Amino acid sequence: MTSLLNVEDLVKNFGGLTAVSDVNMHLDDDELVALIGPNGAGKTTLFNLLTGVIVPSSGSITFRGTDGTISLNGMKAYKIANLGMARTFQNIRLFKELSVLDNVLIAMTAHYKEDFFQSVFRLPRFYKTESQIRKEAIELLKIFELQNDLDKLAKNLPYGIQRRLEIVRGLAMKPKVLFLDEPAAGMNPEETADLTRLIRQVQRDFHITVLLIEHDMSLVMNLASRIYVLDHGSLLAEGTPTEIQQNKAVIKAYLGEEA
Ligand SMILES: Nc1ncnc2c1ncn2[C@@H]1O[C@H](COP(=O)(O)OP(=O)(O)OP(=O)(O)O)[C@@H](O)[C@H]1O
Repeated sequence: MTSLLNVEDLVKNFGGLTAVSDVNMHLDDDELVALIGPNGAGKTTLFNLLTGVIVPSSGSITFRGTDGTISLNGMKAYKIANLGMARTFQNIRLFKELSVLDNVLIAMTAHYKEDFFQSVFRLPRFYKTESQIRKEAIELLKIFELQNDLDKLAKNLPYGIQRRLEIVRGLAMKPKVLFLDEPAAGMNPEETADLTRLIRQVQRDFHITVLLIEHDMSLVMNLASRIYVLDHGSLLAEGTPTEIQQNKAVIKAYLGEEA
C-alpha cells in the first residue's frame, strides 16, 4: 500500500534562502514520527508546506485520501485540514476570549456538515447532532483532564494547559494526521512526562498518524518510532531513535561534537 503522505524532492525558497531543500519523506498509517533539527533547520517551514500554509517552490506532496491519491500542492490550508490533517502551532492559536469547551466545539463543528433545513428550522436531528457534538467534545477534554475547566476562558489557563487544549482542538477535527509543532515547549519535566503519555495514548487509541517537531529529546526518544533529522533545510538522517542517537552526522550537526 502507498504511504499516507508522500513528499518528493520538496523545495522552498524564500528569496535567496533555501529553507527546505530536496526533502523526501513519507508518513504511514498509524505511526508516530518526529522531525528534529537545530534552530532554523527548516522544520516549521516543512510543516507549513505540508499543511498548505505556504506553497512549495518545487517538488510534490501527495496524500492517500478515501478516493485515491491527491496532490496537495497549491491546495488551500482549510481544504487540506478537511482531508484529515490537523495541526498545532509553535505559538498557541486558541480563541483566547472563548471558553475551553467552545474552543473545542468550534473545531468540531467545522467537521460536521450541517443540513441547512435541519439547522434553520431546528429540527430534531439538529438538536441530536448538537448534543452529540457536545458529548464528544467533553469526552475528548476528559482524556486531557480538562473536564473541570469547561467554562474557563482559554486566556486564563496556565500555559501548559493551553498547549494541551490546542492538541484537543486538533483531535476534535478527527484527523488522519496530526502535526504537533513543539507541543512540550515551555513545559516543566513533569508536564512534559504527562504530555508524552497523553500523545502516545491518543495516537494509539485514535489510530492516527502523528508527526511532531520537538526540541525535548526525552519526549522524542520516548515517543517516536521513526525520526527525521533536518539540517540547513536538507534531510540529514532518518531512522529509529537508537539509529539516530548513534548517527555520527547527527551527533556532529545536531547534538554537538562532544555529545
Ligand atoms: N516567511 C519567511 N521568509 C523568509 N525566511 C523565512 C521565512 N520563514 C522561515 N524563514 C527562514 O527559513 C529558515 C528555516 O526556518 P524554520 O522556522 O522553518 O526553522 P525551524 O527548524 O522551525 O527553527 P526553530 O527550531 O527555531 O523553530 C530560517 O533561516 C528562517 O529564518
